[in-house]
Amino acid sequence: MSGHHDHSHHAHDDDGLPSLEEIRRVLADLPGPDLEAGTAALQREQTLLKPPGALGRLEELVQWLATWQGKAPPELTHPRIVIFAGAHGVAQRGVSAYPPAVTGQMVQAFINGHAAINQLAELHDADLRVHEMDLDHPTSDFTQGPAMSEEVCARAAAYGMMAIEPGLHLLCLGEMGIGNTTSAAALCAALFGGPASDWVGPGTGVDSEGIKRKIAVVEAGLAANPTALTDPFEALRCLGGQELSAIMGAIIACRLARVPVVLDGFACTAAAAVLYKADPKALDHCIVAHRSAEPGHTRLLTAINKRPLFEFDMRLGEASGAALTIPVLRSALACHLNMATFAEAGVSGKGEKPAGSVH
Ligand SMILES: O=C(O)c1ccc[n+]([C@@H]2O[C@H](COP(=O)([O-])O)[C@@H](O)[C@H]2O)c1
Ligand SMILES: Cc1cc2nc[nH]c2cc1C
Repeated sequence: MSGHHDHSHHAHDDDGLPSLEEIRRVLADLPGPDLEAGTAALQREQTLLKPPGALGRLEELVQWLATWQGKAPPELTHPRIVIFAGAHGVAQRGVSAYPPAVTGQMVQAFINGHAAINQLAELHDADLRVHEMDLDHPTSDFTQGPAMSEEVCARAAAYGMMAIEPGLHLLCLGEMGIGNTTSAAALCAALFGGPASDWVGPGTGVDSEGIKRKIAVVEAGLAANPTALTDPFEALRCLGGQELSAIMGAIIACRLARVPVVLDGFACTAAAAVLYKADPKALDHCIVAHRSAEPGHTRLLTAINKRPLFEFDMRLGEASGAALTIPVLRSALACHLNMATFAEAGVSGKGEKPAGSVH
C-alpha cells in the first residue's frame, strides 16, 4: 500500500485540448469482451469438485475477471484503488452535513493513512492513489448555470484516463467531495428523469430540512441547465463535478487497458451512469460493489441494470465498499485455481452409475 498523492492537477494541454467529442469517439469504438478467455474459465469451472453453480456468484466473478482481463485464468496480485476528490460549488448551499473544507482535509487524511480506505488497502495489499482535482477551484454553483465549462469537464475526464495503465488486474474506484450526493442526484435526474425527491437522500447525514434544501437545489439546477437533458455528457458538464468526470474517464481507460472495474457508492455509480446512458455496453467491464444506504443508489442500480455484490448499509464513498470485493474476488480465484477436478480427486460425477451397480 502506498499513500501516493498526485499534485499535478491537470495534464497540460498546450497542443490540443482534450474534448468531449474525443471521448464520444473512443466510446464508439470500445473493445468488447474476450469471450475466449471467459469460455476457458467457464470450462475449467465446470470440471471442478462441486455441483455446477454451487459457488454461485463467485463463479460469475471469475468469468467476469477472465473476460475483461482477456486472460484465463485471470490474476489478482495487482489491484489498485483510486480516489478522485473534487470541490463543488453547490456545497455552499447548505446541502451537506459537513463544511466544504472537509474535502481537502480528507485528502490529507488519506495521505496520512487515517481513513477507512487506508486500512482496507493495507489489509488487502492494494495500491492506493488519491487524485486531488483542482480543489482550489470548485465547480460553479449549478443552480446558476453549468457547473463546468466543456474544457474543465473534458480535462478532468482526460486526467482520469491517465490515472490508469495496462497491467493492473483490477481498479476499485471511489470519490471524496462534500456536496457530491447533491450533484449525483441532479445528474441522475437529468439522465433518467423522475422528480428530484426520487434521487435526493441524506448523504453525509443532513436532516429533513437539509433534504428539502437538497431537493430545491436539484430542481433549481435542472431548471438552470435545460441542455443537461439533451445529452449525457452535457448532463455531466452542467451538473457533475471534476471527480465525477475523472471517474468517467478512468472507467473508459480501464476498458481500453483491459482492467476490470469495481464501482463504489452513489456518486461513483452516477458518474458511471453517464457512460451507460451513452452506450449501455460501456459498463460491461464494471461491477458495483455494494448497495449504498443512500436511497437514490437503489433506483440508480435499477436504471443501469446492475446487481450489487453486498448490502452492508455503507455510505462512506472513498472506495470502501469497492475495496471489500478484493478478498471476495481473491477467494473466488483461489477456488478456481486450486480446487481439484472430479477426475483428479477420484470423486464420482453427477449421475454417474455407482461402481459395481447391477445393470
Ligand atoms: O458512497 C456513498 O453512497 C455515499 C453516500 C453518502 C455520502 N458519501 C460521501 O460523502 C460525501 C458526499 O456527501 P454530501 O452529504 O456532502 O453530499 C462524499 O465525500 C461521499 O464520498 C458517500
Ligand atoms: C469524514 C468524511 C469522510 C469521507 N469519506 C468519503 N466521504 C466522506 C465524507 C466525510 C464527511
